[in-house]
Amino acid sequence: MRRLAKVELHLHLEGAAPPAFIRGLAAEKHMDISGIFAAEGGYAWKDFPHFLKVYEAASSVLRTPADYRRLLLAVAEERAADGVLYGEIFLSPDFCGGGELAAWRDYLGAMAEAAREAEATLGITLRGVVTAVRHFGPEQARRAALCAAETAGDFICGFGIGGDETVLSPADFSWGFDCAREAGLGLTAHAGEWRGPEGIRDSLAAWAPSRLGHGVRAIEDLALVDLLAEREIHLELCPGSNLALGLYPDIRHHPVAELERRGVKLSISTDDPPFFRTSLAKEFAALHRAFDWEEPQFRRIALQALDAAFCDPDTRKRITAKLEG
Ligand SMILES: O=c1[nH]cnc2c1ncn2[C@@H]1O[C@H](CO)[C@@H](O)[C@H]1O
Repeated sequence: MRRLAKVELHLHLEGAAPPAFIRGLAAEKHMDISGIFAAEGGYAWKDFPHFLKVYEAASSVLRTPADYRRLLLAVAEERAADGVLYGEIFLSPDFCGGGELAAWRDYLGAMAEAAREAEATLGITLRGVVTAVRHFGPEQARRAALCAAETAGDFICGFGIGGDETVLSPADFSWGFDCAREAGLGLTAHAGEWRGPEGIRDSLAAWAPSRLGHGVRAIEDLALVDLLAEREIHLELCPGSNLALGLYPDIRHHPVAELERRGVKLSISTDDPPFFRTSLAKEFAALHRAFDWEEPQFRRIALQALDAAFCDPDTRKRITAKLEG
């Protein structure tokens, strides 16, 4: 499974940070965040609200553009080893300069340079999707969107929102999506993970994104599943994340195969791999075991992911040729 060429659309940068990397950075800065680690060395959290707190505590050791450069290189190395040819990474101005534009430009410069370096040395192509954090509130989301709009270009190709989906309603965050759309960015939104079908319908109405992060709970309303299929709204599915967070008891109860069967466009990602003890190789192996998915299916999914990617057409063409080659 590691050898299969993969396209990953849903990955949070800090959420992909290897625990050893974060522990090392904390030691360099004499910061004590030992409480976020389990005895075996991985991240320790108990439920979704606690996961968000641990995520933020881990991110607190990342304080400079140089830290983010190192982080991006470490993550690129792991994603390349997992078989990723093309990946989009969620980047948050909230963590990179607090939503302040000049600071964001510095962080972004460091990350874009690291991505170029990773492409040259590892052959992995990475793009950034600026992501607002819903539980930080509408004002911070507005600042994140402005950062996205002002730096839209080759590397930053999308805007989205993650975090606690139960906070306020989509309409409270519409300004950011309008701003990002005007700047020509692709749009994606976390929905249908912690709220049911009505949360997805509200998000589609308020933001008109072409992709949804997760979106799995659409399965609770088959008319909505048909609507997603008909409008070709792409679902960035992360089965291992959903299982780790307790949405479904095991992969056989996960709606991924049913959504596929009903014609919904989708792809497979790891979300926050070390937090959820997963990798794409593990995700694919689980799908193979549970649903008999084989190589042709995984190839089809990689091409579907690329179709939904926010990169420029030349990059898409180049990666498609690599995938088909
Ligand atoms: O699985 C997830 N579901 C919802 N939000 C998430 C998940 N993983 C990370 N984040 C959110 O994304 C922000 C950074 O991009 C994190 O601050 C966290 O709130």
